[in-house]
Amino acid sequence: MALKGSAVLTWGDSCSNNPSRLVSNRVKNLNTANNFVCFDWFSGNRATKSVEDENPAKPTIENHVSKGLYQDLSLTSLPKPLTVADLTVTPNNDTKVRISFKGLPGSYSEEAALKAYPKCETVPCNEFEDVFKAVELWLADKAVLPIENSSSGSIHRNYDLLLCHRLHIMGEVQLVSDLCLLALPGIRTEQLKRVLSHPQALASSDVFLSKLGVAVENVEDTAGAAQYVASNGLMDAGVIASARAAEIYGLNILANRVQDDPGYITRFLVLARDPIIPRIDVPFKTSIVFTLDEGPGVLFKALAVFASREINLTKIESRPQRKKPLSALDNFGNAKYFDYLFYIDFEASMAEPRAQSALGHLQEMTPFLRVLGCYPMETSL
Ligand SMILES: O=C(O)C(=O)C[C@]1(C(=O)O)C=C[C@@H](O)C=C1
Repeated sequence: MALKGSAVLTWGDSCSNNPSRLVSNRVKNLNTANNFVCFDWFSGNRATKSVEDENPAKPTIENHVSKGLYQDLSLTSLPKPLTVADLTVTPNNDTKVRISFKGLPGSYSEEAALKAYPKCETVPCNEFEDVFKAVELWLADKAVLPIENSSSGSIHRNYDLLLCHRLHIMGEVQLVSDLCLLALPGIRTEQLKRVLSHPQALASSDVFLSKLGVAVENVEDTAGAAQYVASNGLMDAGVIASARAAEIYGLNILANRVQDDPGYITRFLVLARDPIIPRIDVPFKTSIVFTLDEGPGVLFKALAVFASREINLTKIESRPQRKKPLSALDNFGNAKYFDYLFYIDFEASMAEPRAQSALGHLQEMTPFLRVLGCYPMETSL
């Protein structure tokens, strides 16, 4: 099923970021010898079973032939053997995939999906939770999710959701969001009394909006603000949104590139049900999440596993463990410490021995470790 236009997917929201809820989601059918170490980590589960245990009925050529799959085939129509390149779907691949995103058509998240997959069919969703569920329920093939931006940093809600869902990061997209001031046709800037948009877009054009001297109103997404102003014929209201939103909702662009920082960038993750096979022929990044026991220098020691192998970290984020917020009670039952989850992105592929040994070393000191994804780095804007 695919949703078009302003139909938006929605489900009830329920989630906790407790790692103990995670169920093993070991990758199946990727049983080549050099993949194992890393793929066991995708589950975040310490108990390890062999891949063969999970794959009792492996497809074999004999099975296919006995089912007649290879009968009556001329040489030219024989299927080509799969290669790593076939299994690794990278952004910029033009296949018609369905991509879920939060917001209405014309939002920056949709623009990010179209940047990664120019011919994709986009699936608008109401909430971030729905963006994940659309992929989990096979309504979409992949999801695009904003994770951080250059003006206010991490989008914390999405870090939490990455952990309580079991999708894998398979790519990243960096988008320079050019923010525009839009209004109904015929309306001039001086007539505006208020401007509606996503809180992040409003915050990122603070200098411009302060000069205008208008009130600001938060809306769920930039394109939603454009649709609201257009469909209600609001003559006193402007919108901060994309040029594409202006076109879709019939608004005029009163000012272009109104963001305070001309190089304002949002980084999005591309998520899928299965991980991609890590490679070494292009630069790869790996994202992980782990917990640490309490003690002096534990984070220092955890980070040293990367430093000692010359692995560059590009991001570190900590989030409270909501289901287990406090640890180390003293004799009077007073909690002494907050418990945290640490999210790290590092510049190495899980196909590299140095990344595998770093994670092996880290695993020795962590009660919980999960690989969220290993994916090609976006190297251009
Ligand atoms: O509202 C949108 O258009 C979005 O795609 C969301 C979002 C965000 O979550 O930060 C993405 C980029 C823009 O800078 C503003 C908002």
